[in-house]
Amino acid sequence: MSVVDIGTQPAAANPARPPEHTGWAGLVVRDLQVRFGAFTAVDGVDLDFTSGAVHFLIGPNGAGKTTCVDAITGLARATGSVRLNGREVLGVPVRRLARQGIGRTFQTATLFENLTVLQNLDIAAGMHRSRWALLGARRRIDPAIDEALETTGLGHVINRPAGTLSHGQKQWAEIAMLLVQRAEVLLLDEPVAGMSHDEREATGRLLHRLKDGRTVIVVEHDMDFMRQFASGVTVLHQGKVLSAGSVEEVTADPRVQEVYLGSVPDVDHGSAEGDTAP
Ligand SMILES: Nc1ncnc2c1ncn2[C@@H]1O[C@H](COP(=O)(O)OP(=O)(O)OP(=O)(O)O)[C@@H](O)[C@H]1O
Repeated sequence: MSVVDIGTQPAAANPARPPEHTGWAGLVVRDLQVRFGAFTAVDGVDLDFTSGAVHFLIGPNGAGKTTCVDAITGLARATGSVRLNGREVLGVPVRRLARQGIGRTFQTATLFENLTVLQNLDIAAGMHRSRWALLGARRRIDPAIDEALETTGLGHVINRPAGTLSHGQKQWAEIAMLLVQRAEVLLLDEPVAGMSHDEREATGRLLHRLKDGRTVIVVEHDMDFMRQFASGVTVLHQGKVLSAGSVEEVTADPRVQEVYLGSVPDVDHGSAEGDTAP
């Protein structure tokens, strides 16, 4: 069993929970449930992901993090409700979800390695172009691509085949593809896994650039990275929400400490028995 130092450092303010009235921007998940046969992988999960913040979804192996993201992005059959800016998106076919403003990255990059960065972004941008624009020869780079390159800092590698990029640059290119697709919600699955220290720092800064006008949700095992860059944290355990709040609140929660560190004296063991550490 590995032990992860969840620490108790202070963090940025916890994003407010959404008021019930309209006008709140972000992703609201209610009573999400995913079953695989008799096994319930996600069991009545409520999540509030405000726009303008970097939310981290953490939890031990098998907690249900990826399954939640799969359900939100239409890759796993689920019941419940997922609302983007008040609009129900659960059950929207995967191919239409990007147009609804929801995009995700995977742990393994999905770039066309033989194509240049620009060609990859061009393909991603194509889904938002009219047929006329696709038919016509474009004389200049799509402004959305320009903006994505600037945000991700990839302007100097646009003509490089994607396969020659560093590990970090590939993840940033994936994020750039979501930006050209005009994603309002970005779900990033372990974006800093395998990255160097400098790449992790750069990615953290990128997440905070991305959050302006967008909802950024990061599934992550790297607790140092979470402490440094999370606006808010939700901890999943055995398919349920164990704790949610600021980094400070969540890391001080005895139930979270128990899940990550093993048995902790004088806490209520009721909701966190049979724990495994990541
Ligand atoms: N297609 C599937 N069929 C059956 N069980 C599944 C399937 N996908 C996931 N599970 C199970 O659902 C549970 C949650 O898995 P999930 O991958 O969502 O966890 P996770 O929190 O993302 O874990 P990790 O951090 O290891 O990626 C696990 O017990 C897993 O074995």
